[in-house]
Amino acid sequence: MRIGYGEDSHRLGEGRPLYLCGLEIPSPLGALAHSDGDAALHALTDALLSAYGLGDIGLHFPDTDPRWQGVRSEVFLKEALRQVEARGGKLVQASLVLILDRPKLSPHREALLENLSRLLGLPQDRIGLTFKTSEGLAPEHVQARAVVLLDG
Ligand SMILES: Nc1ccn([C@@H]2O[C@H](COP(=O)(O)O)[C@@H](O)[C@H]2O)c(=O)n1
Ligand SMILES: C[C@@]1(CO)OP(=O)(O)OP(=O)(O)OC[C@H]1O
Repeated sequence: MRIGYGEDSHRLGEGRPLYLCGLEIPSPLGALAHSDGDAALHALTDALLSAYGLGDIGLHFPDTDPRWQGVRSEVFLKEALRQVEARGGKLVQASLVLILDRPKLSPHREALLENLSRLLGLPQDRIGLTFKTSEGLAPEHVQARAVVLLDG
């Protein structure tokens, strides 16, 4: 068995979409980033890479590379899953905490879980999805924390 941990934060700004777990969430503010800024998928990508000591998302997908400008972050997650599986790893569980003061994410819980299940290839009861506010500590940011458990 292997475990991995990842996290990510992005500042929020106007004129940007808010992508989380591969879905666009209606919001007046979105993530400022080189890619689509999906902090949830970035944290999961780093968690998978960390389980096999493969560095981090920036090592594999530099934010100076024009290829990743505006890219949907499931591209990064799928590559991390491919690299883990190429080493005999099989994802068996994932837990994700999303930290965001606004908007409320609970209304989107079902859709977010369904998309995570599709992207990770896990049943929904193997995916923890928790929403928190920062209690005002980071009102202008979206943050994510991810833990993954793998066989192999
Ligand atoms: N963006 C968010 C943040 C939180 N929630 C829900 O609110 C509950 C309380 O959050 P605290 O950070 O104040 O403990 C949390 O358990 C979530 O159910 C949300 O829906 N969207
Ligand atoms: C994803 C990459 C590449 O576009 O850049 P950003 O979208 O800015 O996001 P970040 O969380 O800083 O991760 C680094 C890079 O891999």
